[in-house]
Amino acid sequence: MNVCIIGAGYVGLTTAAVLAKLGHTVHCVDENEQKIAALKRGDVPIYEPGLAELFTDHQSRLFFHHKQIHVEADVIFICVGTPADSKGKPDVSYVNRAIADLTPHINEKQTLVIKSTVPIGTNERIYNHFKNEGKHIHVVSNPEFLREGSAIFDSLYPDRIVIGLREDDDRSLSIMQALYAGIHAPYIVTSLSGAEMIKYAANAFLATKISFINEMARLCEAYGVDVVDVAKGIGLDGRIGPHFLQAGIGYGGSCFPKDVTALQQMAYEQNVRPYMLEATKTINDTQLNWYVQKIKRTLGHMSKKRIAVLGIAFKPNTDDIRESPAVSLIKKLHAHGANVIAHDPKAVLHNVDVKQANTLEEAIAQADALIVATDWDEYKQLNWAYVKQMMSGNVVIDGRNCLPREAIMNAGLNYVGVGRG
Ligand SMILES: NC(=O)c1ccc[n+]([C@@H]2O[C@H](COP(=O)([O-])OP(=O)(O)OC[C@H]3O[C@@H](n4cnc5c(N)ncnc54)[C@H](O)[C@@H]3O)[C@@H](O)[C@H]2O)c1
Ligand SMILES: O=c1ccn([C@@H]2O[C@H](COP(=O)(O)OP(=O)(O)O[C@H]3O[C@H](CO)[C@@H](O)[C@H](O)[C@H]3O)[C@@H](O)[C@H]2O)c(=O)[nH]1
Repeated sequence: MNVCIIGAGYVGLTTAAVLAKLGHTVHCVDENEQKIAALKRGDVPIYEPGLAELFTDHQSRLFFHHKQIHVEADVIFICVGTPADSKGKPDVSYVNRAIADLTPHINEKQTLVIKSTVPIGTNERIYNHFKNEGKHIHVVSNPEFLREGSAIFDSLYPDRIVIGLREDDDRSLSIMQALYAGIHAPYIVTSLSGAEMIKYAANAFLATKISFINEMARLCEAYGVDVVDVAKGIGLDGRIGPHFLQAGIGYGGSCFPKDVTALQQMAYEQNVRPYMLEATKTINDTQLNWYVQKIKRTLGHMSKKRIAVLGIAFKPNTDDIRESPAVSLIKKLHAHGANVIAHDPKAVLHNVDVKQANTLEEAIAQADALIVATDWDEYKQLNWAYVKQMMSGNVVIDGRNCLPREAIMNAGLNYVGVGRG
């Protein structure tokens, strides 16, 4: 099939690479001229494992365009951003602009797929917009569930494919199934709004699991219990499951914070009090301060102390720093007078007056304390005896409960986790 993807961000580029791998011809359009120029040169503007390789392998089927082109696409995807506005509501202006640009050109043979995470009712509104323009456009809501850092794997092996359709649409499901032929996953077919709600509910539930375990971490700390044992102990219950029970300095990224708040706002608009979402957000908003208090208690004062913060990205295997708890931690430690030196294998610190080390050794050397803020594998695999030699102090603070506690203690270092007594 011939596919046009509008918005060459994480979702757009991953979708493009995967559809090209499946044998489709893909035209990616973005309004960011520099991004398109980079893509045309063969540079991938984001770090996502496996993405560059897929682009190289399937370059004969991948095309990049700056201005919106209206190729004879069978399917047009909207993958533009929907960030939170100043009140926490989803800003759908990028979606609206993309739809406005498409309006004079789109024809009824084409299928329009909305992959961006959009507020409940947006797909219906888009359908009605075209109807008012005299066009009966087949609009499909096909939310995306990929995680950054494993986006290609998640797209090739998704847990499910959610397809939202209008009741009278008897054409689009088979088109979507043909498009995704080769990907084996159960299809959940629902209404346009149903698909939108599934996306928000999935993110809200996952974020709630994290806030739940972070609350348990605070309780574990108070009672001298190890939250890692608790997570294992409850996670083996099939009804609970082991995933998203890693306590830490809170969830971040471009999705959970904005989507939890967005769903909360949508609830208020309907006079529904979202008690659970409020709690999820409150726990996350206070988790970092709670942990900084613990760091302060551990280190005494922070003034002039040299603290190596390992991790800048909001999670490992990405260079994305949007809503990164690691960046917030770096800012807080800096504000407390600490002499912070940050490190990340891929992400770059912007607009913060803190030095970023080029190598791990540079970050660790002479540090009074070392804090892991992002659970990159290379931090988990550090040689702790060597770390001890390099540091001035002996405190290792594991903000993600991801480090080998025994090995660290055996190296003569003090280990401080999250909710670990
Ligand atoms: N990042 C993720 O992991 C992820 C996962 C699932 C769903 N989502 C959702 O997918 C959507 C996209 O997220 P993202 O992280 O890929 O966003 P992004 O910010 O990385 O990329 C969006 C791109 O769209 C471009 N754009 C904006 N308006 C445009 C227009 N009118 N015409 C052409 N290009 C335009 C921007 O220049 C940018 O390159 C959001 O709704 C997000 O909530 C994101
Ligand atoms: O047990 C856990 C798991 C994750 N996190 C944190 O939660 C955040 C989000 O992590 P993750 O969900 O792995 O990354 P995202 O790329 O933000 O993916 C989420 O958001 C996407 C955008 O909507 C969805 O598509 C994905 O399904 C959903 O997992 C990160 O800060 C993680 O450090 C924890 O603190 N504890």
